Amino acid sequence: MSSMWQISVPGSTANLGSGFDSIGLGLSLYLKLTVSLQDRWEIIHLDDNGPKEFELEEHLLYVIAKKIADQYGKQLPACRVEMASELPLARGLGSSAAVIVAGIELANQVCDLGLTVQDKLDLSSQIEGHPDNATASVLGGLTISSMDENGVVDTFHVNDIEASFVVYVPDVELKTSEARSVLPEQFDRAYAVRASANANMLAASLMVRDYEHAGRYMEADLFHEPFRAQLIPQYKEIRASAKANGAFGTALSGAGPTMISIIPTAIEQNFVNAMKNQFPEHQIILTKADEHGVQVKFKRLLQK
Ligand SMILES: Nc1ncnc2c1ncn2[C@@H]1O[C@H](COP(=O)(O)OP(=O)(O)OP(=O)(O)O)[C@@H](O)[C@H]1O
Ligand SMILES: N[C@@H](CCO)C(=O)O
Repeated sequence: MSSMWQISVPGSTANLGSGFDSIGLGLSLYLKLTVSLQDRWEIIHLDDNGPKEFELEEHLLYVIAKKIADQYGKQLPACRVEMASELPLARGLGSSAAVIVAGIELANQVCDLGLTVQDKLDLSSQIEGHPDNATASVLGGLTISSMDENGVVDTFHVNDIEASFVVYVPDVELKTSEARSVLPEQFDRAYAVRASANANMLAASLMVRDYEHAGRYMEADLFHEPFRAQLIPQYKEIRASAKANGAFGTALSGAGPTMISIIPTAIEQNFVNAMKNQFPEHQIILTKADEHGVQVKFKRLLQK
C-alpha cells in the first residue's frame, strides 16, 4: 500500500486597499499539489507558475516543509510532489503565502503533526511576516486579522462574500520585498489616524456586506498605494475605467502589480468584456471568493 495526498490551497488578495497587512480574501484560483512518498525528493511543476530552475534546498515548498518538520522534531520523508498553480509568481495574488500554507500542510500530513487551524494561522503568518494572505489561504473567505508580538494571530473570518472580483495581471513581476522598500518607515499622527479610519471603514463595510461603501474605502488607502502607484502599469487608468464600467472600487492586489476590482455580480460579463477591450496587455480574470481554504484529500493506493 502507498499513500497519496492532494492538497489544494486558494490564492488570495491582500489589503483590499486600506486594510494594509491585515485584510485578506481567498480567491477561487488555486495551487494544487499531489504528494506521494518515494526514495528521493522530487518537485515537478506542471505549468509555468513555478520557478524555472531551482535547487531543491532553495525551493520554497521544500524549505517550509523541512522547517516545520524540524520545528516539531520530525524527519521529513522524501516526497514526489506534482504542483499545478493558477497563481503567477510575484504578481500580488498571494503565490508565496499559498506555497507556505501548502508546505505547512505537506509536513502536517506526511509527518502526522496534528496541527490545529490556529497552528496553521500562526505558523504561516509568522513566516509571511503579516497575516493577510496567509490567513486567507488557510481559511478562504474574507479574513481580518491581527498578529501580536509573539506571532499569535487573531482572525475574524467571514464567508458568503456575494460579490465578484476581477483581477488585472500585467506581464511584469514585482517582488513584495521591492514593493515594501518604497514605503515610508513612519507616518505622522494625523496621517496615521486618517489611514486607520479608512481601514476601519473598509472592514466595517465588508462585514455588513455593503460593497458600494467597501469599494469607496478600497480606493482610499493611505498606507501604501500612494507610494506604490508609480510602480504599477496603468494604475490610474485601470481605476478610472473600472469605475466608469460599474465597479464598486479598485485597489492593488497585495503588493501589486496586479490590480483588483470588486464588482456587482449582475454586471460581471459586460464588465470583463469592456475591460478586456481597454486593457489588452493585461490578463483579466473574473474570480470569486474561495469558501474553503486549504483542503486535503488522502488516498491509500494498492501498489502494483
Ligand atoms: N509555485 C511556487 N513554487 C515555488 N516558489 C514559489 C511558488 N510561488 C511563489 N513562490 C515563491 O514566492 C516568490 C514570490 O513571492 P512574493 O511575495 O514576491 O509574491 P506574491 O506572493 O505572488 O505576491 P503578494 O504577496 O503581493 O500577493 C517567488 O519568487 C518564489 O520564490
Ligand atoms: N500586505 C502585504 C501583502 C503582500 O505580501 C503588502 O502589501 O506588502
